Amino acid sequence: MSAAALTFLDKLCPPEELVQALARLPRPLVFTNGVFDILHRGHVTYLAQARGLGGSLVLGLNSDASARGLGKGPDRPLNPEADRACVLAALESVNLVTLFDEPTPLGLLRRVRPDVYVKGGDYDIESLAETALVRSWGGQACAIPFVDGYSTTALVKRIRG
Ligand SMILES: Nc1ncnc2c1ncn2[C@@H]1O[C@H](COP(=O)(O)OP(=O)(O)OP(=O)(O)O)[C@@H](O)[C@H]1O
Ligand SMILES: O=P(O)(O)O[C@@H]1O[C@H]([C@H](O)CO)[C@@H](O)[C@H](O)[C@@H]1O
Repeated sequence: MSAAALTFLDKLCPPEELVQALARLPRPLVFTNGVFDILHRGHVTYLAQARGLGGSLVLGLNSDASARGLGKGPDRPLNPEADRACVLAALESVNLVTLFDEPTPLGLLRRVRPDVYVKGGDYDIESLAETALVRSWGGQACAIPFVDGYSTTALVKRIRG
């Protein structure tokens, strides 16, 4: 396989390269975060719409340790962080993927300082600490409509019968 076919790997951003990588991205900068354990139609619809709200989309991905603390189940995440990051980086809608290791993305959000913070309609955007934070520097928070019938947990349940 030619190296050109693997350019999506360039979207994986280690924390120490974040500042330089962000400076190269077209504004407005949109940011979202999540686990994205098994990618489904709800996710890709959501990410495409998020990308449409600005010039580039930065995705903060929960590390495996961080995801394990979210109570999604004892064997979650099923896909390890490196694999989840690669699948997301291969999407046209996503410009940059960076991991965070804390229970919430607030620390990462402070470093990125996006123009727009996005979360899916399964969250009450007004009550999120992320919303208050992004508004503190004049950014906006935006909820993307939930696509009914798509969730990783439901998919795992169906597969396991
Ligand atoms: N069906 C959906 N429609 C729109 N957005 C979604 C949908 N499912 C998840 N999202 C959004 O995608 C992001 C990642 O969500 P998450 O990884 O929790 O997906 P999930 O399918 O709900 O997983 P799980 O069932 O493991 O909680 C979140 O910001 C969430 O709001
Ligand atoms: O994939 P999820 O479970 O939607 O992602 C979580 O979102 C939380 C959200 O930002 C609420 O504040 C976040 O705190 C958590 O770390 C996951 O990213």
